Amino acid sequence: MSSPPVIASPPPFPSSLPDGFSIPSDPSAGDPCHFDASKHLALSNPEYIVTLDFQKVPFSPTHASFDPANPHPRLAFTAPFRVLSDEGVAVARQIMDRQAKACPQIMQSDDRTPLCLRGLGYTSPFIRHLNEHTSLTSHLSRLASDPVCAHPMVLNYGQINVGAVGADKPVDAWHFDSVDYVLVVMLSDTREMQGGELQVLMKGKESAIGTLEDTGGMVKEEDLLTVKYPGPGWAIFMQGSSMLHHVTPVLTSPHPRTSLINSYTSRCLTFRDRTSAKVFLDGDPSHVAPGEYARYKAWRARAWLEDVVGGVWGVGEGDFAPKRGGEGRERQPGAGAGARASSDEAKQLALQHMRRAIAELEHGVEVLEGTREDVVGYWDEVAGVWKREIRVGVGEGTAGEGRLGRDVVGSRAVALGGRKSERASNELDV
Ligand SMILES: O=C(O)CCC(=O)C(=O)O
Ligand SMILES: [Fe+2]
Repeated sequence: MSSPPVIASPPPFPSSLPDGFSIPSDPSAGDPCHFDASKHLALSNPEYIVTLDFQKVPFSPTHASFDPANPHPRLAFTAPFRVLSDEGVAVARQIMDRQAKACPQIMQSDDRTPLCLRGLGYTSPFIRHLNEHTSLTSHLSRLASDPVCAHPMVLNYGQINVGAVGADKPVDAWHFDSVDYVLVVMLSDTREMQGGELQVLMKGKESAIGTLEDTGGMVKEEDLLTVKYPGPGWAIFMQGSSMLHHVTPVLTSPHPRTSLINSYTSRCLTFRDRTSAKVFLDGDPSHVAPGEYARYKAWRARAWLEDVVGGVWGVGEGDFAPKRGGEGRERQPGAGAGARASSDEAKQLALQHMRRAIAELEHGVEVLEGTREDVVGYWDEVAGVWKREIRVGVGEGTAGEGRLGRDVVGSRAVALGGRKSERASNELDV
């Protein structure tokens, strides 16, 4: 008897905001308007997607579906597609400018990413609702053939990367993301920009780091894919946890390069956990990151237990089968259907779910206690080496004070630069 996949419902938004993060009370510092999908989204389909084995496949929404019998996250990245309307871009840019002034504590910097804003999910309802809106998450789920939701670690909602013009450093060095998927929405016009290119290394996860090391970072053109955004509001969706990628320095441009990066996670818990927490624990405010990670792991564990509470005895949707799941919960058609399980099979299924819940929590506890290492690192493009630690520093426009309870620059554990990259080795394979 095969067990049906467990699909978690999106978690509710936290019931309170962490200290230091608030929605600005001064209307001129807060969101200029409410998020309105009909005005601010302009969703289109990408022409093609590239699969994890680097096959270009024309995208057809009618073929895109999640197969519960054979769940497999096959997306590497999509061709560019439209996400934000012109009005949506204008509002997002206004929020970025206002919050950089009103909430300087959300600006972060490290030696991998010179400047980014993190925490807009807490301080901007517009950014929060954009990240969570079901028309966007359904669209992204179709692109990935994987049911996704905004990543429960809210600091990852709507990170904004700022690439200064003429900087000799990459906007973001070669790395894997620490969350399953990212939606990168371009907020600036890159058509007159030289540099500032998002490049993907077309190599499997295992050989990608070796390729950087062997070539000293001078990767052959034929191994690279460079993303060309037709204009502001265009985006790509990528499984950044599986694809090595970077953003080249902005050489010339009439304005800095700004990109909005929303993080998403799979709701299908049959897949291994692709979130790597250490980098957030090191880089994000120390009074927020552990709680966010605990919330994420509790959400996963709860979904396994919810299935048990709903009645996971392996019977079909027959006479005695309880209605499983609550609101927003998806019962996959056919999942668990069929012949009644023997009593031993039913017991094994219940045990499997209970063990998975325990494993999720144990894994989370070990990461939080520091007995499990789940950081792989990033490529230091200046030194030409793969580094396992991010050295933090004070970025442009950041004074280093008032940083939400973080201590001093220089200690790894009290980083200023929250990151969502690195490679996860925290695998929980089924
Ligand atoms: O800014 C971009 O285009 C992508 C940046 C990125 O890869 C990241 O923030 O993880
Ligand atoms: Fe990334």
